[in-house]
Amino acid sequence: MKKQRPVNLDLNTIKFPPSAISSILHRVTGVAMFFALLFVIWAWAVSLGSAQGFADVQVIMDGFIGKFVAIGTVSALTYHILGGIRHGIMDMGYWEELESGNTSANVVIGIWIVLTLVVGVALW
Ligand code: HEM
Repeated sequence: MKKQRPVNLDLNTIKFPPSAISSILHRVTGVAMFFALLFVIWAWAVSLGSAQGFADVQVIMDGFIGKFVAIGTVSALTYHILGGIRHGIMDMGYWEELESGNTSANVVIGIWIVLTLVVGVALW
C-alpha cells in the first residue's frame, strides 16, 4: 500500500457529481415528506373535524407558513417521484453508466426546478 496516499477531508474542496446530488436529494425529500405528512394528516383531520377547524386550517394555509409548507411539500414530492422514476429506469438497466447517469440526474434536477417554480407561482 502506498504510504503517501492522498487525504482529502475538506468537504468544501470536494465537488459532488450530479448523480451524488440527485441521490442526496432523493433521501432528503423522502425524509422531508415523512415530516410533511404529519402536518398534512393533522391539517386534514382538523379541517374535517368541524367548521371552525376548517376555517382555522384555511387561515394557516393562506399565511406565509402554510404556503411555504404547501410548496415545499409538493416540491419534495415532485423531486421524489422524478427521482423514483429515474431509479426505476436504472433498475431496468438503463442510465447506469457514469455519463448517462449524470445526464439523467441533471435532467431530473432541471425538471424539478422548473416544476417547483411553476407550483410556487401557482400556489403563492
Ligand atoms: C409519502 C410518500 C413517500 C415517502 C415518505 C418516501 C420516503 C422515502 C425515504 C425516506 C427514502 C430514503 C430511504 C433511504 O435512503 O434509506 C425513500 C427512498 C426511495 N423512494 Fe420514496 N417515499 C415516498 C414515495 C415514493 C414514491 C411515490 C416513489 C416512486 C415514484 C418512491 C421511490 C423511492 C425509491 C426508488 C427510493 C430508493 C432510492 C435509493 O435507493 O437511493 N418513493 N423514500
